[in-house]
Amino acid sequence: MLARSHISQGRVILVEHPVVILPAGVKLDASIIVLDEFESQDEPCGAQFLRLNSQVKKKVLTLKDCSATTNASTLAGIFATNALDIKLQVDGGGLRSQEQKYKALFLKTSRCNHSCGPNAVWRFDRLTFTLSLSAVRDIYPGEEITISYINPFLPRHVRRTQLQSKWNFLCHCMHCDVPWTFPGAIAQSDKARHELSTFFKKLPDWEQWCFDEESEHDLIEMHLRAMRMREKEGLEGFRGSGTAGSSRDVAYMKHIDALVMCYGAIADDKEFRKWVNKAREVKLAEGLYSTAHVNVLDMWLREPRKFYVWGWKSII
Ligand SMILES: C[S@@+](CC[C@H](N)C(=O)[O-])C[C@H]1O[C@@H](n2cnc3c(N)ncnc32)[C@H](O)[C@@H]1O
Repeated sequence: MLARSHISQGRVILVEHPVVILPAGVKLDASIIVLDEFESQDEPCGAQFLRLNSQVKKKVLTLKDCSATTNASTLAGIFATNALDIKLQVDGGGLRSQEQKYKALFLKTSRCNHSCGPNAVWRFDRLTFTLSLSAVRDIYPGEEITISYINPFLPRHVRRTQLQSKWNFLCHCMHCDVPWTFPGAIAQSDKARHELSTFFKKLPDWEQWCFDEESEHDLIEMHLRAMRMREKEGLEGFRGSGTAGSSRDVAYMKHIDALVMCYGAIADDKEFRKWVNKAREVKLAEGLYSTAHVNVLDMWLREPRKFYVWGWKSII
């Protein structure tokens, strides 16, 4: 999938409904060959497939089957290659509803290739039953739109093994094919990704940083360094894909919020406004806001001194 025009960071690229949904774990019969005159009533994906209108059926049949050795794709292969993991709230009997895992097939997002530094993420919203694909950084005309099929914070060799075994390809994205002229590049990238994935577990307490004069931690530098590492690894805006509200990598937003707090605490007007603006931009783009929330951010931009920890650290 290629961008035809400039897509700015945070913009929704497309919105679509699933065409087939199956409970996770349902095994499809791999022997069902995809034919235009497809017939099978007794198999779950087949049954749903038969109910699709002919235009949609044709489109499903053009999707990639990464297990096909000849031209004979199977419906099971198409589903395994393209279906995405979503969660739905289902009636668990009585008054309770419970969350269950499903696999859903989407016609357009299925066209996205993988990158270990993707420029897009998808979210599935179960209230509107829609998937939205949005840009995590600016995407330029002609550039490929990519998502991550796996957890990009894993080391390169694990990522490549997972991609090879499930999708049958060796990843040659720019983050896997790092220049061999620089011998430590892979180890450095693996280390950076690991550090990013464990960053918040090892982070010193904000209050300690703010009130302890002896604290040797430079919290601001730690967050800025993490943001630089994210950028270098192509993960600057990455926040995970999946069902909205779950499986979200909130670290990116947490770094921004922390920088707002820190610059506010040291009463650095310029940097404070810069990071409040960034928070506003990201929250608006992601729909992570209420009008009241944005009004508060706007108030801080107008009057930084009204920020609730303004100057706390500089007072000590
Ligand atoms: C969900 S499909 C993606 C769309 C597919 N390229 C198409 O033409 O419809 C997944 C398959 O695309 C190919 N693919 C995805 N990402 C790739 C990458 N980074 N490098 C090489 N092949 C990739 C692999 O064959 C994989 O099994």
